[in-house]
Amino acid sequence: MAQLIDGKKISAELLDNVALEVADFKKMHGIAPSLAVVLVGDDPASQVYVRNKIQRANQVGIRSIEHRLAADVTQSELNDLVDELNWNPEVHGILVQLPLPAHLNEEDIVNAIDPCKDVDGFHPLNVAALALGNPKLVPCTPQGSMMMLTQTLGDLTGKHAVVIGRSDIVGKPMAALLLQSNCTVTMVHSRTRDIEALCRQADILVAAVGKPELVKASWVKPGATVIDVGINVTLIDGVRKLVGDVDFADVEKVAGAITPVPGGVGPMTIANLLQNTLKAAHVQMFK
Ligand SMILES: Nc1nc2c(c(=O)[nH]1)N[C@@H](CN(C=O)c1ccc(C(=O)N[C@@H](CCC(=O)O)C(=O)O)cc1)CN2
Repeated sequence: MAQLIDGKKISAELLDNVALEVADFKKMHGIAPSLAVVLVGDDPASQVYVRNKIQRANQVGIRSIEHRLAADVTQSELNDLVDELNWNPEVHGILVQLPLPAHLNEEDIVNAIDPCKDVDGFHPLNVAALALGNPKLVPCTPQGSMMMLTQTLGDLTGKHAVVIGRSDIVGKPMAALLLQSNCTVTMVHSRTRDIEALCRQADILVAAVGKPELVKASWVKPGATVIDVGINVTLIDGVRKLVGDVDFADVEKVAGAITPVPGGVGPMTIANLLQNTLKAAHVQMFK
């Protein structure tokens, strides 16, 4: 059976470390790092994620400022709020919870965030910095996944990593980070021919495609390390159940190590968001 990569445990250690560094920051500057969290509408999953982010921020001593906007807010109203937060020296990090309601243009909103306060790492300047091998603020889910990989495997040099999915917020930055760690990286997606055979070549397999239990044991090389980024909500007999993009019960029989869902990559995302907030606050104090 595969070794379980425990995201709850690794994220708790990271949060303890962030809390110590936040305490040092407060001693040095006399203020707390602060994070503005913008939630538009009433998507139930987004509400849970935002609540967890605020709760964890408070736990490590980061000041959180919540902005809840109605689902019918206009693009220019949301832009005005982002602009106000950009100019506010008491705000070090800004995150706009995604997805936004369909009438809003996500790309325009992300591009409007000051790159120095972009704690999600989604702004084009942060994307470019990562692609050029000089990362500044790195997207939280891929960064958390890399931490789990290095804790499990140590040096990743020379390993063949296959990333399933090419989203801007997970697949592409994950591939860039793996490349920076000297992996040989293959990206596969909906138009790739014979995905299964390519995945079977992977020493490291990252599933970030949003398809419940897509990856089966037959896709996995014996002993491979499997990172499951998928968080898919299913209803089984009317009961809400979270499943990943990996068929855990099947794959754990062949993998060397595997992340569970829940309790894997999800908690690492939030811990990395708070680490990014602290990093953004440091940079702004010395601007
Ligand atoms: N602005 C952003 N929007 C979104 C991001 C993001 O990084 N920035 N990522 C996802 C959602 N997300 C964070 O916002 C996120 C999803 C899941 C978890 C998590 O801890 N999941 C738990 C299970 C929680 C549950 O019961 O539902 C787990 O996997 O153990 C954290 C963060 C999209 N939007």
